[in-house]
Amino acid sequence: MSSTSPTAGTDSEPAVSVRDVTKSYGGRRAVDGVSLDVRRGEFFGLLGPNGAGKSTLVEIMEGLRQADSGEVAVFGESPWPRNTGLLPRMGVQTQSSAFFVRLTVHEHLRTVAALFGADRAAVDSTLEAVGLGDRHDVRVDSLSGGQRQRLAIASALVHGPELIFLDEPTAALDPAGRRDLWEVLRGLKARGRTIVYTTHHLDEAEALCDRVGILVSGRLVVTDEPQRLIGTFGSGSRLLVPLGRIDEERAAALPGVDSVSVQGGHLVLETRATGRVLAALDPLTGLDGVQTRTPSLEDVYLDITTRQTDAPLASNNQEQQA
Ligand SMILES: Nc1ncnc2c1ncn2[C@@H]1O[C@H](COP(=O)(O)OP(=O)(O)OP(=O)(O)O)[C@@H](O)[C@H]1O
Repeated sequence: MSSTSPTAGTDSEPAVSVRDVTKSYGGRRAVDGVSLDVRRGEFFGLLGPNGAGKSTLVEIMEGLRQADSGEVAVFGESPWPRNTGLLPRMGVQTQSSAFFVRLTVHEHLRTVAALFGADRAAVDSTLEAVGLGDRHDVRVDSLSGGQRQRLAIASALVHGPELIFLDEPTAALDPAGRRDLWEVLRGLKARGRTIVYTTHHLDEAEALCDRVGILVSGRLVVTDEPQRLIGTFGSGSRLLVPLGRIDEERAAALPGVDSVSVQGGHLVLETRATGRVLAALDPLTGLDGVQTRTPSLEDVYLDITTRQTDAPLASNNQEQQA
């Protein structure tokens, strides 16, 4: 990766500002009145179910799609119509990144780097960083899905952009590859880069993001720091009881149980009175194998997205109030 420094001088201005943006495809509204600021140096995660509008919103920020209405500014400038002045400052990995498939990995990245005037050292270090250091001479059309994804990420990073957009960058990576990429992303953040990324991995968003925004049916229903979201919406704890010990109806009737669901091999009892529920469970099922879990971002996300709410939720959501 090259070592372009983030531009100084206008640090108080957000890296990306989105105001009341809408976008429809035919009669279907994919993005519905979204307002949002991504601060400089921030690691921002856009979360939401399939079809919620994440990619559409990110592509509007990138200048790859035109919004129907609303305003977008990247470093204070409109990314649409195509703003070539912004291109060297942005790195973009999409879900359908294009490759020069007949070139080798190294030739491909050299070609991308040349478009931005990045040098050969940047090509080598970026391939090393994304775990393709030993794949220089492999043709792109011979790469596995996960290796292509790494190359797409390398193509977004090779010119050392200040603002990096990554659309589900870890989707095709194996567990070790995901963890390696986390370190690459943490390193970029430590060097002051701004990162906007989408993911369905909630553990990852919780571990990496300064703030997350949750989109549901095109609307940004909440924006906040992961730990604050958990604090605001994740009250109580969850008791995981192995399936078969007690039926759902009986568990729901126990004193102190707020709700019951089945997840994996467990009956999950939500409660704000853990001791009381454990005391009630003990004579019925015994406590062997019963686990207690405090809420995670995933719990909060599932709770928020399954409410199918139309109204913004009350949290530290300045954007919605702006
Ligand atoms: N080019 C397009 N033409 C028509 N409809 C589209 C187009 N792109 C997206 N859509 C629709 O817009 C909605 C939002 O899609 P989008 O890809 O932005 O969601 P997403 O949150 O990124 O989903 P995923 O998590 O599955 O990637 C969906 O209903 C989708 O079918």
